Amino acid sequence: MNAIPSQKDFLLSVEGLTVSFDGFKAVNDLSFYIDENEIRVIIGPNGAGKTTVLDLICGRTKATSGSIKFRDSELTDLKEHQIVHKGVGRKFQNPSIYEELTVFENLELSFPRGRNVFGALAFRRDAEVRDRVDEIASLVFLQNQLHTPAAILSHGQKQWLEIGMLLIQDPTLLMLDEPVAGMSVGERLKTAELLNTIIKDRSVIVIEHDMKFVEDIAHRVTVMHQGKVLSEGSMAHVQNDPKVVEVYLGH
Ligand SMILES: Nc1ncnc2c1ncn2[C@@H]1O[C@H](COP(=O)(O)OP(=O)(O)OP(=O)(O)O)[C@@H](O)[C@H]1O
Repeated sequence: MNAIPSQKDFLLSVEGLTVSFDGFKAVNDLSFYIDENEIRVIIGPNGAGKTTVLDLICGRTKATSGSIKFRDSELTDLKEHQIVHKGVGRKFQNPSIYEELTVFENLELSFPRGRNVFGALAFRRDAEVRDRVDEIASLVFLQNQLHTPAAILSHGQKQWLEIGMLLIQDPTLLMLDEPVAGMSVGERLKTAELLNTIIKDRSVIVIEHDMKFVEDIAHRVTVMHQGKVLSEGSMAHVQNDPKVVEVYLGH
């Protein structure tokens, strides 16, 4: 009997994933696999379906067909909050932080214990929460801004704060949509350093257009075009793939 390929070795297995919007297949029979502790970067021209893939994984958009297996769970059967609960965190392009609150307060609010109503009412700034907020603030380069209102952080610092708000929930899979858009060169380098640090405990999927940043972080690159995988492999592999040069990198 032929062995059936095991999906257990992958953190995430996307297979035959399709979504149609009024007959237009934004994602079309897409398959890819993410390892534990992997940084995968998805690149591709505008409209290739990159953001839609993240929307499908996090449950914001429902698949027309196909499967998204996260460890032993089929995510296409679950609602958005259930997928968060499974350990999938998603950062959108625009930071969704509370501008009027400080860095400390934003991180504290995202601490998992504060989420349910009872937890929120009974909330105490105990040592455990403080330690965790301090730890995450240091990780995202905001240890000296703990009491700064988020509104006056730089654009890059706001992006880091939001990444911190996801990290404090300790996701197993973190998905970031263009995290360095609008950042300075220095901030981009620090963000690459951050992703290379947090990968010890999780996997990360990043959508990105900045090829220097992709080079700094990607273990593997998936190139999407018209809802499908055009090419996949190391940065060097996809950069030298004539199909990729034709539809994306050559422009
Ligand atoms: N909810 C929706 N309803 C209808 N069409 C949609 C919807 N969401 C996405 N699309 C279409 O699907 C296609 C893929 O969009 P998507 O945003 O996933 O591309 P992308 O690769 O992320 O592009 P970009 O790099 O510009 O962000 C586009 O043609 C888009 O207009």
